[in-house]
Order: sequence, then structure tokens, then C-alpha cells
Amino acid sequence: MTEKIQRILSDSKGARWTALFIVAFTMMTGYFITDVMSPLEVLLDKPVAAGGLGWTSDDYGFFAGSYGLINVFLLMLFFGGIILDKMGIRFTGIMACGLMVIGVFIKYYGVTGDFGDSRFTLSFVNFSLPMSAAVASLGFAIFGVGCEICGITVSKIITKWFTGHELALAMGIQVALARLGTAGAMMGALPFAKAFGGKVGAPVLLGLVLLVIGFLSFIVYTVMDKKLDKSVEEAKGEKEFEKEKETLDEETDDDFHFRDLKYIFSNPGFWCICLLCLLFYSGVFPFLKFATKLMIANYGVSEDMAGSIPSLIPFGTLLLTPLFGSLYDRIGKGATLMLIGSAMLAAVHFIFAIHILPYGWFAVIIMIILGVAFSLVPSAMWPSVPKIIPMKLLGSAYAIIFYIQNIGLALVPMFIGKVNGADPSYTTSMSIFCGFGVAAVVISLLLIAVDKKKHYGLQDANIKK
Ligand SMILES: N[C@@H](Cc1c[nH]cn1)C(=O)NCC(=O)O
Repeated sequence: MTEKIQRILSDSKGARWTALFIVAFTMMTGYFITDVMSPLEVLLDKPVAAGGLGWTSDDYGFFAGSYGLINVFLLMLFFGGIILDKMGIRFTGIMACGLMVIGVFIKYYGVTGDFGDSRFTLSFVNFSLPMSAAVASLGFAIFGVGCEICGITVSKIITKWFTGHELALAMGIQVALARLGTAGAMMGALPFAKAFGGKVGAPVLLGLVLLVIGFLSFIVYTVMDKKLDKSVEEAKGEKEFEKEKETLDEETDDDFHFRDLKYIFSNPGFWCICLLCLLFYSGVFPFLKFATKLMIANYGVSEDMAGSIPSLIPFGTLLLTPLFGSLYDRIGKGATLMLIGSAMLAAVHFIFAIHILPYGWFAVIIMIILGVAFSLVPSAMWPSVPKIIPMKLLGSAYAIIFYIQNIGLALVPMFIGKVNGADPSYTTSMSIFCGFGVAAVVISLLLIAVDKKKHYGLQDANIKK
């Protein structure tokens, strides 16, 4: 038995954890860029003459939501999943990293170029943005395509290496490292920009450099991926082994057929996860984009410290996501973890909406609770997908989930930007975020019921004894 277990590369603990850390680093640099401008709203809305970019809260909302625009309206994420299942991990990963770098380059040009007073206008839909916001949004939208496709690729990579091992722990650690990127951006971007004379471009340039290093590390991963495939091929010759590693063997790119997608679309558990993902993440990522200014406006936190409080959310998840992931691996109860996380999300946003205790220390406590919620749901949600969907369709399944999630990531910030313009007290926007939490609770309950009926095993441990 032991002899057989050593036969493919992913059975080596060292090899699979090395692979994980390499791709997790790439994702971390992507997450840094995703949120590098989130704490900078206070600089962006200063007039051009005062060193800002003269964006309104509406302009900023559009920019924040532009991340998901191409993914949603050009169905890029959907195609990304199919490309992943058809063309494989190495091709798709490199393509995604390339898109991220191009996108950030354009975004950097958007926030540093001299556009004077020029505006980008679509008069037939009554739409107008400062040119800097339009160019930065275009870059962010291209980056968003790359980052999301890279995300589904990394999820598939982890499933490929960790199925039958510490799958949820590995996914938890990847997400935790990604959050380190978010936390670094939330904490560091504003002080870094200020250190460079309040220049918004400085932290973006830093992100660009990190991203290029992340791209290089993905290229290193492709060497490991090739070696894993080779070891699987070699092991395939042995019938007995083939049977044992059925799941991994299924993952040959030739096995993907479009007609199989109906298996995904007709799966009720899959739809519950999609909806839960849309609702839960709409209550977290878009909230992060506005949280720094909320701290200044409603909790009297100084501009320099304001980004640090929301950064507690991703920082909290650093330890907790792997911890809850490991709990799921060993004890199970994945659907229950998602329910508890959703309930906490609703409670936190309710507290923000009703403005009780407007002190910085109280905001810190609430952010920590949100950090726990933000650990519970992802640590259980992402490793639950392979329990519902077979390996050969996993790329497409993650892509569809991310696609639906991106509808929220694109539209919610745009909507909230407008809402905050009309109601700067944040009561309306926080009530909307609370509504997402309540709806997520309802879907989590539904998921528990569907799991009971269909026996997906979401409440079962992942590690087979
Ligand atoms: N689809 C991503 C969203 C994202 C945010 N920043 C970069 N990508 C996602 O949901 N990833 C999983 C997670 O829990 O962060």
C-alpha cells in the first residue's frame, strides 16, 4: 500500500505543499492589487488641483465595480472555465497572469496619466466619467478577468494536488494567504501613497511589481504541474493503482464535453452554493471598498488609521480560515459553518446600519466578528464544490460560481457608490449589506436541507480515515 501511495507526485507532502505555496503567492499578489485602491478613496476624491483625481463617490463606485464588468457582460469568466477544462491548468494560468499584468499596467496609466479635464462620455445612456477613472476602470476590468480566471485555476490546482489529503486545509491556507494580500493593501496603500507625496500611483506601481513576481512564480509552478501529470501517466499503467486514484485519473482534459455542463446546471446543491456565494461575497468585498471612509465618517477614526480597521477582517481570516478548513477536514459540518458565517455577516451589518456606539474601539470589535464570518463561509464553501461536482467539470463549476459572484462584485459597488452619494450617513448602504446577510442565511438553510436530501456529504469530514 505504502509503495503505491508514493507513486504520484501529489502523494509527496513536500511536493503538494510547495505547489500550494507557489500558486497561493501568485493569488496573493492578485488580491493585493484588487484592493490596493480601496483605502485611497479619500485621495481620489480630492480636486485635481489639490493632488487628487477629482473623482466623485459615484465615479469611485463605478471604478470599484469595474473589476467584474468584462467578466459579467462579456461572459469572460464562463469562457475562462471552459478554457481551463479544455486547455488545461498551465495554459490558462499563464494567460490569466498575463491579463492581470496588462490590466494593472493600464490602471496605473489611468491614475498617473495627465488627462486634464477630459471626460469619457456616453451621452445616449447619460454616462460620464473623468478620463482617469475611465482608463483605470478599463484596466481594472481586464485585471478582473485575469484575477478571476487565475482564481478558478488555482482552485483546480489545489483540488488536483490535495484530493484525498488535506483539501479544505489547503484551500483555507490559500485563501488566508490571499487575504494577507488584501490586508497588506488595506493597511499599507494609504501610508505608502502619502510617503510618496499623496500619489495614488505609488502603491499601484508597487502592486504591479509584486504581480510580475507572482507571474514568475506561476511559471515555476507549471514545471511542477508537468511533473505531476507525468507521474500520473506513469502510474496509469498499473490497473490496481488506477482504480484507487479514480478521481485524479478522471482529470484528463480530453474528458471534458460541453454536454456534461448540464450536470452542473441541473444540480440543486450547486445552485445553492452559487447563490450563497453571490449574497455572502456581495456583503463583504464591496463593503471593504467603502469601509475605510465609513470608519472616518461614522466612527471618528483618523484618515491614517482608517484603513487599518477594515484590514482586521482579512488579518483575522489569516489564522481562522485554515483553522475552520482543518475543522471541516476532520469533523465535517461544512453547511453548518456556512450558516453560522452568514448569520454573523447579517448581524454585523445590522449593527453598522443602526449606528450604535460610534467609537473606533467598537468598530474594531465588529470588524473582528466580520473577519470570523469571512473565515467560516469561504473555508467551508470552496472545498464543498468538489463534493457536488466531478473533477473534470470543476473548472467550469468554479467559473460559473465566480461568474455569478462577479455580478455582485460589479453591480453592488456601483449601486452602493450612488447610495452613499445620496445618503452619506451610510444607513441605507449598510441596511442593503445587512439584507445580503439575511438572504445568505435563508440560502444556507436551504443548502442544509438539499444536502440532507441528496447526500452530497457536506456535513461529512473530508479526510477519509
Ligand atoms: N472570486 C474571488 C473574488 C476575488 C476577490 N479578490 C480577488 N478575487 C473569490 O471569491 N475568491 C475566493 C475568496 O474567498 O476570496
